[in-house]
Parts: sequence; structure tokens; C-alpha cells
Amino acid sequence: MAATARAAAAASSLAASSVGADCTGCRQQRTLPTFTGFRVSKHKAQASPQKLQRPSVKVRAAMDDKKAGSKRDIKAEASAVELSSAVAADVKNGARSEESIKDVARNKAAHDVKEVFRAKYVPFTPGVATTEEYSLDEVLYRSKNGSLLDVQHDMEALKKYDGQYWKNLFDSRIGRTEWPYGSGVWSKKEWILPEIDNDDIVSMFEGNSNLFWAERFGKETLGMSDLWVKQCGNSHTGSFKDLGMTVLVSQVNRMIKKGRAVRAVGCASTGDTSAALSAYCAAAGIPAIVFLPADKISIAQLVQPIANGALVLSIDTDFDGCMRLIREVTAELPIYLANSLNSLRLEGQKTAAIEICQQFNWVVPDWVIVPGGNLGNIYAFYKGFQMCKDLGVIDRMPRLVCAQAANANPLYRAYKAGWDKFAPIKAAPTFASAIQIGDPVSIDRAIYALTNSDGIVEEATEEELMDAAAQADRTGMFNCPHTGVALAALIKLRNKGVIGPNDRTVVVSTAHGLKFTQSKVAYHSNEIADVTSRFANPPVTVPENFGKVMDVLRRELDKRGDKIK
Ligand SMILES: Cc1ncc(COP(=O)(O)O)c(C=O)c1O
Ligand SMILES: N[C@@H](CCOP(=O)(O)O)C(=O)O
Repeated sequence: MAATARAAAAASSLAASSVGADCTGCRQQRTLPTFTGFRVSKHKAQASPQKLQRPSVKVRAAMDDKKAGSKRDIKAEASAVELSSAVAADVKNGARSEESIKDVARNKAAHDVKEVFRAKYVPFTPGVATTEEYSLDEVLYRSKNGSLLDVQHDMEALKKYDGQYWKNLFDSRIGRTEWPYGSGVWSKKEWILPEIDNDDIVSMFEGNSNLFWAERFGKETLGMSDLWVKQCGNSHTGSFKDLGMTVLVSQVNRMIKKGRAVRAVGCASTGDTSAALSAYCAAAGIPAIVFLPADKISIAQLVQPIANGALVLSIDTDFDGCMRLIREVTAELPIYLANSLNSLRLEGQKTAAIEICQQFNWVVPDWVIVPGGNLGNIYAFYKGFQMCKDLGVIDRMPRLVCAQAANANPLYRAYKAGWDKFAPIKAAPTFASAIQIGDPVSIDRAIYALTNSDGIVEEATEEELMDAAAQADRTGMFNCPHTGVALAALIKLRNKGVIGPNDRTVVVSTAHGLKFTQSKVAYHSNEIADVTSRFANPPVTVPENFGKVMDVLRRELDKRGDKIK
């Protein structure tokens, strides 16, 4: 049977069971679980779907409370299993379906019995009670008194399901092609942007980045056995920004479809936000505008928005100048602001924290080290871990470290001053050019995240960050300079004994090293003033001559301790 015919048959049996449910429930919200994550066919061969769909103790109790409705829901779930299993079986048999993955998702969603989770904007004023709140469909970046906004989830609704339920659901979705749950971000949809229609989502199946076990670097450099690098730069546009941008551009897509006056999406950038924004907007057919500080980003980063068709303004200022301008422009024109000042971005970025817990089988690490610039990401990590804790998925928080370049260290200065006063600075040039930021918009969020996670701020000089990146590269990584900042912070904290040899530690690598080859070439060519390049490994130029090649090999291998006789 063709996939569509099977789907129609399954759908009609599903519809029959749903009709009854609607008759008793009429216009009421359904509140029972759907276990959507268990429907796909991975386990189909080993176990019956009914077994896999067995709800948790809490959920079973809730179902018992709603007797009539619960029976119908179980039927609906069973039919949904049948539906997706039918499609999956056809795919397995090599049959072609004229349905796209979005069509399949749409059919399933139409027949799902949904728990409706909600999220809204509230002012980011921790500890201050307020009734101010806004729909996520509003174009808004700040509260009435000018504070930043935060996306607040209906935690009571989410807490109706226990930690085991969420772990099972998220684990069941990992890395598939089911729209949109195969994405590392959208696999956590209920915790991110629960109300968006799957059809409106703009995703590149982002997230699910690997945790690199830094075996040699950990052991040989730091005497550590449990050191990991979360490779957020192994992504579509080469940085962690994809995680937040899928959420923001999806929400814009939804707002445009609802008739909101959004003509384009814009950002100021040091190169990674602009790349992600341009790619996601290009995928959705939405115009993108990026403000870049002239001559202050890498060539690879510059060419990304150009290639994706964004309007690129190269402005003779630094990032902070670009940020001021884009805020003024977006206040005047129907251009939606995509920087992390916009709290939607952080909802996507927080999935990297959830993913880390998931990758360790839901055991939380001791330390997480994040390089910081505009400071949205350190708060996103805090929020992700905190949500895992609040929803019973982990039992404690990790300690967070924010690592800054010494040339752009306003947070470090505030930390050293006991958090008493924060003062923006004029950031000096740094090889970690994406964090050359002196007036971070998320300063309040960052201070909150660090003070509530027993956090630390560390800094790294240009030599320290370039050396750390190069030394770790020697053990198989290919680090960007921002990851170098985080690695240098790790080395310092380890040498001071703050981080112990057996502490499970995760360094967050925020971008791919291939975006920053200019600085790597300069380092390995020993061309950087005031930097000794201790780990430089320049190429050796040799004429086309067997004897000369042999001489070089003898000399070099000898130097490296591998004598050739
Ligand atoms: C590669 C890279 N690392 C780290 C950061 C710092 O992130 P945040 O601005 O959220 O602090 C940025 C951007 O600022 C970045 O592009
Ligand atoms: N590194 C960022 C700087 C802007 O940060 P954002 O998270 O506020 O967009 C970039 O790549 O532009």
C-alpha cells in the first residue's frame, strides 16, 4: 500500500476515535499526554508501540483522573503510532511517497491530541513581582521600564510530566529526520516555543552537535580524564548562533503569516549572528539586513551573508557602534531585531545546555566554560540547566565559567570589583574578534546567571588564547580563537586548583576554526607581534630533490623525538 493510502487509512481510524473525544470535550483544551516522541519506528521491530507508550506513574494517575477521555487518548496514540509506522515501513521498503516530511508532520499534528503548553514575554527583573506580560507574537524587545525581556514558560503545565517523561521524549527524537523533531533545538519544542505550528518552523536540523572527549589534551596538558568540548561550531553556518536563529526566524515566519508588518530581519554582528541570520532568512525567503564593523571580521564570516543574499552594510565603527545603529533603525522601520537582546534567540541557544545533560545520560557536569561577548549565551546556558533542574531532569546545577578576552573584558572587570559596578569599555582588537564587545547588551542576564550558579569569570591575553587554541589543536581539535579563550580559562583554573583533576568539565566551542584561518596562519607563521607562538608548526619549504627531502625528514623527525636511523 502506498504511504499516502496507508496514512489515509490510519488517519481515518484515528479521526473516528478523535471525533468521540471532541464530542465530550467540545471546546475544552485537551490536557492528556500524546507521547509524540514514541511514535517513530526505531523500536518498532523490538517492541509493541503500546509498551513503549506506557506513561509515567504521574501521567497514569492523571489519566485515571480523566477516565472517559483517557481511553480515547490511548486509542488516538495507538492510531498515531500506526500512522507513522506505516510511513516509516514504506520508507524502509524503499517505496516513494509524494508526501514531504512537513506533510507527514502536518497529518500527524492534525490528529494528535495535544497538551497545550504556553510561553510569554515577561520583564527580566528577577525577584521583582510584576503582572506585565506580552504575547510572543508581539514585536517587542524591552519592558515598559526598559529592562530586557525573558521568555517565561508555563512551568506548572510542564511539571505535570515527570523528569523521566521528558528524558524519554527527548531521547526518542534524537537526530532523526522527523519534522521538526530531528533538530536538536526542536526536539525540545515543548520547552522552547511550544505554540508555534510545525509548518511555520524554519529549521536546518541544527543542534545535536558532538561532545569531543579531549582525551590527550586533558591528560597531557591538564592531568584530567573527564574533559569534553561541546562542538557547537559543527553546525550549518559554523557557530552556535544557528541554535537561536532557527527559533527567531521561525517566529518571524509565523508573525509574517499572521499579517504582522515585518519587512526584513536585521542585526549588528561580529560575523556569526549575521551568518546565521542570513542563512535562515534565505531558507525562509525573508529579507535579511546585517550591519558589520568594517575590517573587523574574518573573510569567511564576511562572505557568508553575501553568499546568502543578505543586504550587507559594512560600517566604519566597531560592534558596539553597529549595535547602537541597528537599535535606532529597528525602532524606526519594520525591521525585526535579531540580536540576542531579543530573548527568543536564547530559547534556542539554551538547548545546548539541555543537550549536554542528555549526552551524559542526564547527568550534569561539574563545570561548563563559555566564552562571553554580548553575554546572551552564558544566560542561555544557565536557563537551559535551570529548566532541566526545575523539571526534574537533573538534580543540581553545574558551575558556570564565563571566559573573556583580556582586550574585551567588561564582565571580568565587574566580577573582580565584586559585581559592585559595571562600566562599559572601548573593546580593543582581539583575535577572538567575535567577542570584541565593550558594552554587552545582556550584562544583567550574565550577572544573574553567574551569581546563581556559583560562577566565575576568567580572562585570557592574546598570547594565552592563541597558545591554548594551538596546543589543543595539536591533539586533534581545530579551535576558533573564542574557544581558545575558554581553553585558556580552563588552563588557568586548573593550574590554580579551582577545577580538580577528576571534575567533569565541558568547554563550549562556539565556532568552527575554519572561519578563522587568517589568525591561525599568522600564529603558525610566527607573525604576531608580542606573541611567541609556542606551538607554531610552519610548513617547511623544500626543493624537488630526494636528498634534500630526506635531510629535512631526518632533521624534523629528530627534533620531534622520532629518530630515523
Ligand atoms: C564565536 C563566538 N563565540 C562566543 C560569542 C559570545 O557569545 P555571547 O555574545 O552570547 O556572549 C560569540 C558572539 O558574541 C561568538 O560569535
Ligand atoms: N558574536 C556575535 C555578537 C552579537 O551577538 P548576539 O548574540 O547579540 O547577536 C556575532 O556573531 O555577531
